[in-house]
Amino acid sequence: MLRIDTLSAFYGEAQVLREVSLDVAAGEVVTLVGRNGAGKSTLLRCVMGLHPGQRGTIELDGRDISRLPAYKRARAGLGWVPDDRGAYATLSVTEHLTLPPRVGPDPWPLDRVYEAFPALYQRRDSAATMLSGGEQQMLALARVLRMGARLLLCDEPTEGLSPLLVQQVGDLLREAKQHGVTVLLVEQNLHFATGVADRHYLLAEGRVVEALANSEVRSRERELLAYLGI
Ligand SMILES: Nc1ncnc2c1ncn2[C@@H]1O[C@H](COP(=O)(O)OP(=O)(O)OP(=O)(O)O)[C@@H](O)[C@H]1O
Repeated sequence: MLRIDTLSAFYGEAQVLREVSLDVAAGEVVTLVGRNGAGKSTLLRCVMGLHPGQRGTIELDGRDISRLPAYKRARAGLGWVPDDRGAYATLSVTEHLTLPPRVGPDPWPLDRVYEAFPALYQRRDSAATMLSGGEQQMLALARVLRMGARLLLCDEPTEGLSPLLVQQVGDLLREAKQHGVTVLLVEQNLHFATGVADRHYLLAEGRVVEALANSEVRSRERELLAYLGI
């Protein structure tokens, strides 16, 4: 579904991605792991069209989207779940979930979203920025599912969440996968990553250095944790 071919990215003169090639099949959940500064967030931003300095090809279902602005990529079915959660102070939870446009053939009905996120239902009339960090993370995920995004790009969705909320985010991603949603996520929590993902790419200094199956991450967990400095 997503094919990235020899993607390079730059901040000014500095090259932070070096000819990255990878692909994600429809319905897969794939993580990007790597040390701080390896280029994981930049890679996600390139896929969404949020990073101006890039070279290479990004294809969605065989169509080259690498020259499209972000809003057109969103309409093509990409769902951006930013690490700053991106909530608007002036909008309530329900408004966040009802105003965004529909971009895919199977947007989640509001009822299904509230069933999956009871905490959001309870806070449905609150301003979104009054929610806890974990609730805002859930709202960011819920919003792209409501829009019917087919490929979710999630930047560290578990960062700073309590263990209970981490579990809920995991349940949600598994449920999204069951509904055919594809996910590419940056994730430092290897335990969480192996619980939700099918496979993983290890990035180092802007390159993909290994493609890892779940079983490999589990059997090499200690070595990988030491490498990642966690
Ligand atoms: N706005 C920026 N201006 C200049 N350099 C940047 C900027 N943002 C990131 N970088 C650099 O780009 C490289 C890749 O950063 P990126 O945030 O993609 O890494 P990451 O793997 O997501 O790390 P982290 O887990 O710490 O977020 C790093 O060397 C970083 O210092």
